[in-house]
Amino acid sequence: MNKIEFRKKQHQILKEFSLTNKKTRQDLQLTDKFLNSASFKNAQKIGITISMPEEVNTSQIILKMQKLGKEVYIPRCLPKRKMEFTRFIDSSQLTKTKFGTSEIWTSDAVVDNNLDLLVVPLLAFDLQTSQRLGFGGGYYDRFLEKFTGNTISLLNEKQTYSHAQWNIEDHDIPIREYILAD
Ligand SMILES: Nc1nc2c(c(=O)[nH]1)N(C=O)[C@@H](CNc1ccc(C(=O)N[C@@H](CCC(=O)O)C(=O)O)cc1)CN2
Ligand SMILES: Nc1ncnc2c1ncn2[C@@H]1O[C@H](COP(=O)(O)OP(=O)(O)OP(=O)(O)O)[C@@H](O)[C@H]1O
Repeated sequence: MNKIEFRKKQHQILKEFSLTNKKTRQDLQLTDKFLNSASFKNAQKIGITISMPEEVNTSQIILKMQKLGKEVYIPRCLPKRKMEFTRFIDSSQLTKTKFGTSEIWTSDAVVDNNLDLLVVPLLAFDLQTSQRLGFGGGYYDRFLEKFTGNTISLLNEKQTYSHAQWNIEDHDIPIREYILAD
């Protein structure tokens, strides 16, 4: 299947899954596993997204990271499908984009792309190649071209595929680590 077709189908699957208790259980489990991972413990500056309902819920992860004294950064989209990371302190900084994501555009926003670890969002993930399918902006593919830190994705059961059912392209960059929900 081509990416656009598969993305549409997958989006619907995740929307339905987001209404289930199983999704909530897996969010909690992924939160727990991530916070206990060596990759998290070894990182000080961490990039992560403010999740949308159909994505793995990142709210507890973010709160816990801050309690543990880690620096949290979230992405904001720039022209030409570029993306940069801004320091996240609390939700009063956030503005909603037309796409439904939350970004920081306050005048005192601190930009830093030199992060130790990126938690990379996705619609679907192929376990065989560690390739991800994103929302289709190509923002992470472009960012990861130059990124030298570690990358990790958190996967619930609906996002996990043993073989990619979409076509992988030359610009797609594999994610270094992943965490699975049981
Ligand atoms: N929670 C979360 N935040 C995230 C991402 C994500 O996957 N999840 N992103 C992961 O990449 C970036 C945003 N990704 C985007 C991907 C596609 C489009 C997009 O297709 N925009 C259309 C307009 C959409 C509309 O008007 O409704 C466009 O630009 O044509 C926008 C943002 C950064 N923030
Ligand atoms: N490194 C790149 N250089 C130039 N164009 C790119 C690059 N990466 C992706 N693109 C283009 O951006 C568009 C979206 O790419 P793709 O479908 O791979 O997005 P995605 O990985 O699902 O989204 P995202 O990374 O934002 O979550 C495509 O038209 C693709 O050709």
